[in-house]
Amino acid sequence: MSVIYTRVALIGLGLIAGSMAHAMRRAGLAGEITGYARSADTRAVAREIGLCDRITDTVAEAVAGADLVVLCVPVGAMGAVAEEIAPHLAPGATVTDVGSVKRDVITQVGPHIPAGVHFVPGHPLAGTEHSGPRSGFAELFDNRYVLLTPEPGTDADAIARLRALWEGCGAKVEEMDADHHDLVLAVTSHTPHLIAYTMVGVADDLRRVTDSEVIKYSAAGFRDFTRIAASDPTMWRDVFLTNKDATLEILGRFTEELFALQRAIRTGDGDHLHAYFTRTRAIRRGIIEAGQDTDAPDFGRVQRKRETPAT
Ligand SMILES: NC(=O)C1=CN([C@@H]2O[C@H](COP(=O)(O)OP(=O)(O)OC[C@H]3O[C@@H](n4cnc5c(N)ncnc54)[C@H](O)[C@@H]3O)[C@@H](O)[C@H]2O)C=CC1
Ligand SMILES: O=C(O)C(=O)Cc1ccc(O)cc1
Repeated sequence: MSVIYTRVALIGLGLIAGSMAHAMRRAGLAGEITGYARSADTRAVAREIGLCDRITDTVAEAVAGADLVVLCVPVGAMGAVAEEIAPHLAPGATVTDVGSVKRDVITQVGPHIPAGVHFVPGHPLAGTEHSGPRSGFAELFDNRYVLLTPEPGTDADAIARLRALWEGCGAKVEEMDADHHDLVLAVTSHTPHLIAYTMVGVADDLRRVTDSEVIKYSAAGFRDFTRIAASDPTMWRDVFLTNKDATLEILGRFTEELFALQRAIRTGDGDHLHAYFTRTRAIRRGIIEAGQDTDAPDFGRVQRKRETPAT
């Protein structure tokens, strides 16, 4: 594959930036990759493992001359980082991000983008519970979706170029309206994460009663919850604070259904339970039969062994 951007600047050097660096190198998509992280420790690790061609001590040096700048920080930090880089952006450059929430990022970042610079928000639907500069790997985006959520009127060439970069990283790219993205992700990712956090919290309370049995005898479902609940607390705090409306909407529906199931159990309404579980089973089977589960996340297969605390 050929070079798509002469210089790509990665801001925030964690799982996603690291994986992008590896994937871009695998396919030779960037002439040079520069990187900046706020913490000196993270920059030191990134230098030690050769994550980028150049790790800079200031954000200004990282973005100078870059034709693509990728914001890879927690969603709540996007606006402040955009403000910091704005004076140093090259004319004609594209700024993108990888945040898990899109409308809030557009609201935070958009006003800081200078005239002549393109802003194309993005979100790779791929990740793990690991974080930090050592956690990235080249295969993370293989056969996974990346959703781009540009506002109407965004430069078509800038979008096409970013699309080509993600495809070169192994991903399938689709465009979507930012609000729709946030609602879809509230259903498929954000609320499920909250449920996992809650379930692990409940089990932790119970553990005080049953000693270590909860963990010792946990079957696959609960183990998956514990993996998800090990995800970065800063990242997920920001997701819920910035995708508030959509998450509350889905949580409201979730609790209504949960109460209905609770009532069915209490009243011994087996027909309700059976009908409900029959419906959900048909949904899963429909997904498999439609061949839509080929990229189902199986993070266990590709999990990284090295883990560093988020910085
Ligand atoms: N972890 C995952 O599974 C996925 C994460 N994302 C999104 O990607 C973004 C980055 O996530 P990860 O790479 O997982 O995080 P990470 O925790 O591995 O890395 C985040 C990086 O941002 C830096 N950082 C944190 N706060 C900062 C601030 N205020 N200013 C400047 N730098 C700051 C950290 O030092 C670190 O280098 C987030 O917006 C997240 O929502 C998207 C898809 C999947
Ligand atoms: O680890 C998991 O189960 C994930 O769900 C990964 C993930 C986390 C956040 C995203 O915005 C996208 C993907």
